[in-house]
Amino acid sequence: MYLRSVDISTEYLNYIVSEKKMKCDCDFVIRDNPRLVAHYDNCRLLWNELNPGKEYPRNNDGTIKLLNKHLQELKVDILYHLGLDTQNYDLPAIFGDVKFVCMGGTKYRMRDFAQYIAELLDLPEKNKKLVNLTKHSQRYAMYKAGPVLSVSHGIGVPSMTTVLQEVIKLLAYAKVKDPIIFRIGTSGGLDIPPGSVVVTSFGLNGNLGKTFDIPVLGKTRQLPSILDSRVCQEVHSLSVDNDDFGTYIGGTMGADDFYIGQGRLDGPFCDYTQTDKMTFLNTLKGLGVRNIEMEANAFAAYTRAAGIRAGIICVTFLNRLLGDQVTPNKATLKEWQKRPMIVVGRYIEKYFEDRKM
Ligand SMILES: O=P(O)(O)O[C@@H]1C[C@H](O)[C@@H](CO)O1
Ligand SMILES: O=c1cc[nH]c(=O)[nH]1
Repeated sequence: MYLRSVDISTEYLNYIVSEKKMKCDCDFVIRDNPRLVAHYDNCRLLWNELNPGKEYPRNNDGTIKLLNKHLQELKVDILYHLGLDTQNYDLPAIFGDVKFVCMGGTKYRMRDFAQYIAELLDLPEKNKKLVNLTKHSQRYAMYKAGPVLSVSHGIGVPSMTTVLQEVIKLLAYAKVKDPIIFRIGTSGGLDIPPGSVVVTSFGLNGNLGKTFDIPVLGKTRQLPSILDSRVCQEVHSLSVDNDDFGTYIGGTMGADDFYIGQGRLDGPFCDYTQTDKMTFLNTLKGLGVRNIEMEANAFAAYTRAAGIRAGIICVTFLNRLLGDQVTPNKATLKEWQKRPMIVVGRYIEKYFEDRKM
């Protein structure tokens, strides 16, 4: 009997595989960590199930296989928005040790996160001024703290997917093995206290579909917004009882707009009523959605298309059932933005601690 490793917890998987001597569907378990203590990758079986007939975008050593054959015709690949390329930079030497990529809207948050990780993991970077590695492009910011890359993606799907796709190519060119990508963001919550953290279990678009819909050559394609359920559960399991905030699992709607796209009443345009808004938000709630932001469905879809495990962890700035305006003061919002960093930091710290044992 083969186990569906994606559906069960790490602890249970460890127990079953080691004690019951069962075979696991996930070949990464064996290769990546013979002691079966830490984290595993998207399994080939699941990939084949979800993508019948589609090549698995991963090499046997865990490096990313870019399935776009046109790339092979390029002498040099210019990662324009990252300000990097495959000719002038030794990408494996600079980025080959990366294990985690964390992305979020603002440059300041992502610099703070890199600094936080440097201190948490006691890295040499903790005493250095972090350098923005994309400074030639002036679009985004990317900082490296040891095995963690911290990258800003701006607001909304087009901005996020542009840099995410270059990050995926960067990881492939740098020969990074089995990376995990997180988005650490902010959002509006649904019926949970402001300041709560939501670990996304699925992405939803503005039409309530679990897909990211993108027109390609004049026709809309629908990419499933699926995230790695193990990453989600493991991140959630690391929330601790004495945190002064709650951490919830739930769906996340990625809206294409902050105002009418999120059912707000306080934008410059609005032709619907408070009742219409509440009906919509309650429908979302009924579908298991816990929060609304502007990237989740596309982030889930593109990381999955690349065969990369990913998670989305956002703090909520308000309860959308009670209002639309973001009213907490700057200091509170800054403090709350640290919460996804703390939660993801625990995951990253545990990953490396498990490997020291
Ligand atoms: O990661 P951030 O804080 O940018 O995420 C949300 C979604 C949009 O990007 C933005 C809207 O205020 O915040
Ligand atoms: O309501 C909110 C708050 C932050 N970010 C969003 O996209 N929506």
